[in-house]
Amino acid sequence: MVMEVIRPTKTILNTQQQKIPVTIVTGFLGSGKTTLVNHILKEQHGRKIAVIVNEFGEIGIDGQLTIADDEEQIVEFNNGCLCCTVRGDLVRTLEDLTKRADLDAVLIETTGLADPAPVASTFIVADEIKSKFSLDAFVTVVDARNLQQNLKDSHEAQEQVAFADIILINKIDLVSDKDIARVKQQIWELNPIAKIYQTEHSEIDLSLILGTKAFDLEAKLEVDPSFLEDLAHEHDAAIGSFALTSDRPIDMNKFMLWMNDLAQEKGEDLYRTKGLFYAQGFQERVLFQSVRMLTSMRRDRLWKTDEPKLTQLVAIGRNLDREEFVKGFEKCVV
Ligand SMILES: Nc1nc2c(ncn2[C@@H]2O[C@H](COP(=O)(O)OP(=O)(O)OP(=O)(O)O)[C@@H](O)[C@H]2O)c(=O)[nH]1
Repeated sequence: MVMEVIRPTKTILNTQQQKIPVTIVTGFLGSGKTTLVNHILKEQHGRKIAVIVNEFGEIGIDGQLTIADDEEQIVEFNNGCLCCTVRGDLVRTLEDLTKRADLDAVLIETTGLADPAPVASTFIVADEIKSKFSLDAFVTVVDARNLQQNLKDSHEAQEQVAFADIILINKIDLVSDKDIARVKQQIWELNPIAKIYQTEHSEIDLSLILGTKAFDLEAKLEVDPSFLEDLAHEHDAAIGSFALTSDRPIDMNKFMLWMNDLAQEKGEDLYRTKGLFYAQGFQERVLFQSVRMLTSMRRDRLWKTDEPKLTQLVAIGRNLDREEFVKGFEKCVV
């Protein structure tokens, strides 16, 4: 049974020194990675899964949105990519995790701009890591509505599909059957061997994605014969991010009107925004998200009594005009 593969009993772990399985969740910006991680954590009652969350922006929003029953369970790396600048931090974190005897599995959520090959190489090349951890699978979440554009805009989006062992075609509620067939065709052209599933809100039977041992080194070397040597990775310099904060309340009506206009006008270049808001008239934090032209807003949890009320917004895109963004944002501050 798959559950047993994911969670060997403590006795087995201690006597046979089984390696800790690692699942890497990848996929372009806004495809549904955090949604998948939360789905896994919700379904995995009582199992100890350490979650490593890596974000491209300088402020970590995903870590705050990830459901975890204790804070120790989540390690966040912001403002750098696991595939390049913070790879050393990943190795150190994994070494720390090996000291935890109760760990059943590790889940890594990469940034939406991560090149998967250098992340994989950490588990194959580094002796300390490969003796304790085994790469179980690369699970790539694909945004059915935006795949075509994402593949056009980003080399990393192509690599994420090409390198996947398992692919979730997510957000099928937003597209037609004809669109799904087209998405499948685009995936097959890049990766004819990955297992493909269709999902809404990344909901999937966990036995299909965890403990599958789907990671296949030989197949990866066929896709990219030099991936174990070529560890330097450079991101497209035109793609950047910035963060805005405010400790004054925000008028969410004004903000939504502005963002809806901006998303329609600049959706080609403004790939992703997400923020937790100190919103005027709301008791709770308000979560705002946009993925290209689609925006959404919802109440999050109540502010904690000892927590400073603060808005944190991250924007990621190509050739973004920070000044223009700041001006628009300031008009929404009450
Ligand atoms: N309609 C629809 N929305 C979805 C679905 N899955 C996720 N979303 C929404 O898409 C947005 C992005 O989802 P996330 O899970 O944050 O995506 P992500 O890949 O973690 O995003 P980044 O970490 O920024 O790259 C959120 O507003 C989700 O609620 C889906 O199947 N259908």
